[in-house]
Amino acid sequence: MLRYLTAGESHGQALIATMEGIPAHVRVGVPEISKALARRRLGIGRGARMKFEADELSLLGGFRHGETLGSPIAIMVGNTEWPKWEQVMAPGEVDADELAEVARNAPLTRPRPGHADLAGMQKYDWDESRPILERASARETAARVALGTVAHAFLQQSLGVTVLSHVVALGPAETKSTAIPTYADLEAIDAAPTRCFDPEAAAAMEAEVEACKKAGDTLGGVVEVVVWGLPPGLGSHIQGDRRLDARLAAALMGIQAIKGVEVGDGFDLARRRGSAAHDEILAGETGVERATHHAGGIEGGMTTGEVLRVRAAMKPISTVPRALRTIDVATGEAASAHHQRSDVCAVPAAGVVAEAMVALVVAEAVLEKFGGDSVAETRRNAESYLAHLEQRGLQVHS
Ligand SMILES: Cc1cc2nc3c(=O)[nH]c(=O)nc-3n(C[C@H](O)[C@H](O)[C@H](O)COP(=O)(O)O)c2cc1C
Ligand SMILES: C=C(O[C@@H]1CC(C(=O)O)=C[C@@H](OP(=O)(O)O)[C@H]1O)C(=O)O
Repeated sequence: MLRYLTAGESHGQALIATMEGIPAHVRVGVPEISKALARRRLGIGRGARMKFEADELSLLGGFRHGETLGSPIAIMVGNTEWPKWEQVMAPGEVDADELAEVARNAPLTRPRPGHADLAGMQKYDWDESRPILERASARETAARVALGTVAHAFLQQSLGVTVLSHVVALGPAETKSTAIPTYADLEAIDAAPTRCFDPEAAAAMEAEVEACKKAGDTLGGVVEVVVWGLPPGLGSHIQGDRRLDARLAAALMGIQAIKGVEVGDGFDLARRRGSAAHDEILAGETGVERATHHAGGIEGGMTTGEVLRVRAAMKPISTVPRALRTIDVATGEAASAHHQRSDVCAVPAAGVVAEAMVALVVAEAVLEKFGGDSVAETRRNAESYLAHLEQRGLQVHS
């Protein structure tokens, strides 16, 4: 079983991530995790904070000489802006004068529609939103990306599985391409501001972000995570909570601001007849092939061995510069929601987070099917299963 947790606040000293269940001998460390953290900060529409703040990565446990040990992993992502926030976010008690100063500087009593502010203040009994927004903030996703990088390295090294995302829609601008991208296609656009592989749509996305910035507004969009190299049979049909599609949806909906998930052609399938929706099974020269790829690589809650595609829809950023109507909780009067700074759009970044969540879910499913306390053991077990499928003529060439 793979289990993990994160802790830490947006303007706190550091984020902490811990994970148990990753086998020994996964070759991964500071270079790979730092690269993933840097990718999460990039992309069109990100705010000023991404420029002046840095992630300070430390591996505190579970690694030695560039490999995992098989023991629990502990990762710290320090925040270089901490000295500026030490008083506001002091974990210990502060005296009355300090408290008054903190409150005078930031009386966050005007909750933002769309953010966790109001529901959190109601639930946890706070009279301002600072204690809520600090943990609701998507800064936390840095910790999950760190863990996802370890899971991805495990998948690559045990089964040759790779995971990448791309942006398919950003506000009203969207790609018309229905082609399933290759890893090389997505690698080629990974450093592009929109991370969209359709040049026409990418240009429309850039224009939309610029227009939105000028209008003091924000945007959401849709990302697609693509996974190549999966064997058939990860996940299971036998219980709802073991279905891989259910687990992917839960993991993706667990990302801040994600409001919808679809697998393969998803919602579009509902509008077609069965004859135009399902991927017919063909006898290929050496195993099983599919005539089409609508299912997105999952049938019956299990991987089919085809390329896996899962999409996540992100709502627009809730801190809208052209501040939305709210109430001042201190007075009960009508007010504008608080706004200091924020991203205009964080869709490409959400794609990187979505990759991490998918890698974590798939790594867990791989460990369930093949087990293994070392990468080599997982690989041997997977190879034996794949050889058996080949013997039966049921191997998949996707
Ligand atoms: C990578 C990323 C960056 C985000 N940046 C911001 C931001 O700058 N300002 C903001 O108000 N919300 C931002 N959000 C969205 C909030 O975290 C989200 O709106 C909030 O958690 C409420 O969404 P929920 O209803 O899905 O929980 C970001 C989300 C992600 C995934
Ligand atoms: C710090 C990150 O994202 C933050 C996520 C976020 C939110 O409300 O989710 C709000 C913004 O922070 P602030 O309100 O301090 O400007 C983003 O910068 C990050 O992704 O590392």
